Amino acid sequence: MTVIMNGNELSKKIKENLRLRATKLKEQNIEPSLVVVLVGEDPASQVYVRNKTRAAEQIGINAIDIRLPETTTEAEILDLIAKYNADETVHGILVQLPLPKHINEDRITQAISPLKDVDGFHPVNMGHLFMNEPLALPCTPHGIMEFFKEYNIDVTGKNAVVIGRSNIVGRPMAALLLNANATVTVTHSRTQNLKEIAREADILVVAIGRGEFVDADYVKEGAVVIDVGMNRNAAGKLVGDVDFASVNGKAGYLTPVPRGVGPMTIAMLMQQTIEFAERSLN
Ligand SMILES: Nc1nc(=O)c2c([nH]1)NC[C@@H]1CN(c3ccc(C(=O)N[C@@H](CCC(=O)O)C(=O)O)cc3)C=[N+]21
Repeated sequence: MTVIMNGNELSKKIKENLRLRATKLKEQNIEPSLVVVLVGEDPASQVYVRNKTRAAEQIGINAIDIRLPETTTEAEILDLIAKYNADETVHGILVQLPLPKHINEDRITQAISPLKDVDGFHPVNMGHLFMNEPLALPCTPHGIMEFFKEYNIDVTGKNAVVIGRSNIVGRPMAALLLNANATVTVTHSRTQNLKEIAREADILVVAIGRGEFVDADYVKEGAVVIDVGMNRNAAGKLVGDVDFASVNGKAGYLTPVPRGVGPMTIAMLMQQTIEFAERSLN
């Protein structure tokens, strides 16, 4: 029997709690505010950004939604970031990735003040995370740790295997699991014997960006399988990196796509915004 982890339900519960915290902040004359910058017309990015501004509205976070044309220059974005870094009424700044090719993503990420970096992507925040003294946590890995908490999954001493080594998911996920005392293996496109390594995992986090890549052959009976993928299959249907039908029944726990990790990412983004706003009180 596989427990399907419900990201819609858990994210809703978290957002209800955040709404109370937002109300308390407003009683103290702080309106939690998040700037979301979207450059270009990528349809998937538009959906994600809309989900973020909608969640902010539900909670009572002021979302400042900035849409810029594909032709926007790097200097224009850097100017905008500098403006909001200096604006005390703004607690969080997020620039949606990926950015158009003529813009250097690293320069943009590093321009955002680490104290307003709700994504946790700034090298200073990555460093704090790596040293187990985090200031801001990357939202997707953080949301996955919240799943473990909710379903009483103790990762201490467990074999955790992360498939994928991106800066936004794989690497910070490995750091969080290590900080929680798991034994962590990071695998990637050059890994030999991936299937054999994955089958040893008690906790398997899949973030490779290849639709329905991981089937039951990669999964140990009873393992916890977390699917970070967001892909469209040939029929245009949204699918994860895990072949859900194949793994369902073999895994002990499994996240679906949609309604798994995606909504948790957004909930953690909102939580980080509230936390930065609360910090502004001190
Ligand atoms: N600076 C930055 N921060 C991010 O956090 C960030 C980013 N850039 N770039 C892209 C990725 C991806 N991401 C998602 C967020 C929500 C869903 C989400 O809401 N998914 C829904 C379904 C959405 C749909 O229907 O397409 C679900 O899984 O149920 C998905 C993906 C945030 N990212």
